Amino acid sequence: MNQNPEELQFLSSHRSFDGWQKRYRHFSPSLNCEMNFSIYLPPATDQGEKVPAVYWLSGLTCTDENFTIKAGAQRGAAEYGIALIMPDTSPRGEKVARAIDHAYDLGLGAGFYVNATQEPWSRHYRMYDYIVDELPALMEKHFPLDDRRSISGHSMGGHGALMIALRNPQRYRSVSAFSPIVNPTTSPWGIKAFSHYLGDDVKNWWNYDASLLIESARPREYLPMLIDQGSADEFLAEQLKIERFIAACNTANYPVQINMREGYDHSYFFISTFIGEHLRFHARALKNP
Ligand SMILES: N[C@@H](CCC(=O)N[C@@H](CS)C(=O)NCC(=O)O)C(=O)O
Repeated sequence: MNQNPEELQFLSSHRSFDGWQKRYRHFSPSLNCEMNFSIYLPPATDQGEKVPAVYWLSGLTCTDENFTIKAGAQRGAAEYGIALIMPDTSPRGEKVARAIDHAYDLGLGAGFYVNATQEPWSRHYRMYDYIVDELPALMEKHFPLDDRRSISGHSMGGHGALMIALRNPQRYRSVSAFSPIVNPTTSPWGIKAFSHYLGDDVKNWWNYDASLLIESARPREYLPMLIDQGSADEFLAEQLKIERFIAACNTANYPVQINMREGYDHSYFFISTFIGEHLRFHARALKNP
């Protein structure tokens, strides 16, 4: 295993909408294992131009490839001149703890973008540090990117994007989400993951819950925020609970655009339908001087 955190191992490259869809592997000190990531570089970078980036956080069961292959986001990224960065959703490898029953909602593919404090998870599951600090530094060192960043995601990753942006508003220009688990401290997926990763004291969960974080957001740090939620999403009532976020935003007076999309479910068919609108929304914030 290559343990030099400065080095990228090239895996693949494909021409796409006159830009490049690429995949790399690297050693992550935050996660203490090797990680794959995908990146789309728009055609503007062929002329040596530095571009802004949208970070995409995927949901349960995903790797860096689901969004890359299924969302059709490259068209919009090429048009607006923005890079897309797709990390994996958890640490991986033989030494990384996994759910004993191979559950899809804990362990591999289910990092929830938190820094685990409980054994055995705390040895590798530090996705919060990886996404907030390590990955942007690595991307901006190796690729023609400046420090204009936005963040988006789906489901577990939609919540990750909201939570990370609310905790680090100075690091992002805008945030968006598809079908986010907006209040993980009250959803079965969130309760399961947080009790394993963060322990039983729920006070230690609050800093990872977007519906709670929004209450303490400072008006001068408000970010442009966009959410799309399908009305036919099979996880809406039990896990996602968008109504809680609407109520929290109203209480906090945080301006957010939430689109309820009639008849759309939780799948990438939903994401691919509206990803162009999300990229246009981010492009506006990223290109604003
Ligand atoms: N597999 C789970 C649901 C997992 C799921 O829907 N994952 C979403 C994110 S939360 C996803 O993006 N799956 C991968 C894909 O559609 O490519 C189940 O059967 O209940």
